[in-house]
Amino acid sequence: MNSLAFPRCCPSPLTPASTSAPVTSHSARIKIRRPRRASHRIAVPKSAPSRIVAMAAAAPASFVKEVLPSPLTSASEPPPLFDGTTRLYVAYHCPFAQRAWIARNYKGLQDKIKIVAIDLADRPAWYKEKVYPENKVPSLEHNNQVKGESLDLVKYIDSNFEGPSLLPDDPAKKQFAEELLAYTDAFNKASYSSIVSKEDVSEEAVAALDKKEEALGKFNDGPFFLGQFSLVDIAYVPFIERFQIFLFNIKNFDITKGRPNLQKFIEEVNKIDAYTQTKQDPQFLLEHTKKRLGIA
Ligand SMILES: N[C@@H](CCC(=O)N[C@@H](CS)C(=O)NCC(=O)O)C(=O)O
Repeated sequence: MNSLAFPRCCPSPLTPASTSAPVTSHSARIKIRRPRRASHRIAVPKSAPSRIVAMAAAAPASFVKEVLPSPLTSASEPPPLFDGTTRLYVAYHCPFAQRAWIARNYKGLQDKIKIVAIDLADRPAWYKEKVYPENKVPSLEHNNQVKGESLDLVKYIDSNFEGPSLLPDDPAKKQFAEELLAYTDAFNKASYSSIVSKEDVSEEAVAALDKKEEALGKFNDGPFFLGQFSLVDIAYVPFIERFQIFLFNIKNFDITKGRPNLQKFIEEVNKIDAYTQTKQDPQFLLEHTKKRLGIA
């Protein structure tokens, strides 16, 4: 597979000096009135094109913001591994890790699953040696085992922890969920290949988006892929978020134009705190991806 077309995403230095906040528990979360940039996020420069900001969906007026830990680097000691603590290893900007992170948030497991952020650009050696030999994020340390693969983790978190179910009981919806999950890699590949191509947005990418538009219209009991919010939305939203930003800013292509279901999906998913807590600065995501893909 062409590494540009489907990037091994994201090594990046997300370790600004200000990221000194220690891991805090759910109970230590603070109430704020307006969305505030988390300490690990990189500030949008004043020169940021205003249209990037325009594409960022409105955040809810008031929510509780989780204080997140600084990413661990090659200089960091490992956490006390296999001490009974459940840990979700992430990189904050990684869309795959974001899936497991949203699932953890949506099920209300902030006190049960501790986030451990890894700096992929300056990865601690112990992560590969002692935690996850695949050396990727996300991974989940639970019951003396470490598991990986984001879609498997979303399902694992859903099945093995308390909280609202991420799958409906309806067999037709369950079957559709599997079809949609099987298609996530193809969707991501089509969209990424369009970003790196010198041509306009490819027919393949347009078809992939149209397929999502159609899928979103299948069940009419809500704006999400299975009607109500589910693990299918969790699988797609980190990528839809990025492609909206990237295609708009790199290709001047609005993925929601002529796609009312997708427009509504984006509006509604941005009302879900479990997701908005995980969003990164769009300007940072754009610049980071352009750099990785070698786009001027
Ligand atoms: N198929 C994996 C992909 C995970 C993945 O590629 N994560 C990236 C970060 S976004 C990573 O850890 N890259 C590090 C590397 O490949 O060395 C999943 O769904 O969890």
